[in-house]
Amino acid sequence: MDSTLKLFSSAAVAGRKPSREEAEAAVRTLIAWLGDDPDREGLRDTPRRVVSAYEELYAGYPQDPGTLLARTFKDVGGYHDMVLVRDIAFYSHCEHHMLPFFGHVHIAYYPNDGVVGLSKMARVVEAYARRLQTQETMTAQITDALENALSPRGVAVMVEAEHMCMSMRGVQKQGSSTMTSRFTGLFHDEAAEREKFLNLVRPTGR
Ligand SMILES: Nc1nc2c(ncn2[C@@H]2O[C@H](COP(=O)(O)OP(=O)(O)OP(=O)(O)O)[C@@H](O)[C@H]2O)c(=O)[nH]1
Ligand SMILES: [Zn+2]
Repeated sequence: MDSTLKLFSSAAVAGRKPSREEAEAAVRTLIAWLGDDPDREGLRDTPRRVVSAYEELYAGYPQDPGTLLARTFKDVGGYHDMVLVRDIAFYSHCEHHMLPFFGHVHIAYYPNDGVVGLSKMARVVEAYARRLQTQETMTAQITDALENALSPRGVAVMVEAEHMCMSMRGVQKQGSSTMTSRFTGLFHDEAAEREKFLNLVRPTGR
């Protein structure tokens, strides 16, 4: 076994998070496995850069969506109708290939007892997108986070995304989009509410 793998598996066996040095060594191993020279000038700093990039791309793990949604505002003039934030852009990585999938999330809810700051809905998307994911899991997690934190009269979440593991490699179908959606409460029970959501998300001619 090569020394990097030994380091990594000893960390895994000990049940501890591998160190930054171990993560960088793993990237070095991958570069060598590709057949390139990890010591050439252009690649010397690459393991450090990759690990730093991963820290950003996978920054969702320590984030708690419940905390993000904890603050609500009740002074909204009695507003009781649908709140919809459309076209929240996201980048995530599929847990099967660790390749990007990206697109937009649309989130709507019917307030029950107060509304949540609009940016927090986008922050919840970030918290879940910046992890290893499937689109279905992410859709369900965003819905559940809103449902649990706000106990709203209904939540609707729709995700549209392109998966690079389907376009860059494998079946190589560029431009296909995957749509997932989850509806609770009013959106689940009443077709007219779902239709209203869908019409707002995709107005005619868009
Ligand atoms: N349901 C779902 N599948 C996903 C997602 N992201 C990637 N996949 C799929 O995960 C599957 C993994 O299938 P496998 O047969 O184990 O892997 P593979 O041999 O690399 O498959 P191909 O991509 O068909 O070459 C593929 O069909 C991917 O398209 C996702 O978010 N949701
Ligand atoms: Zn994939």
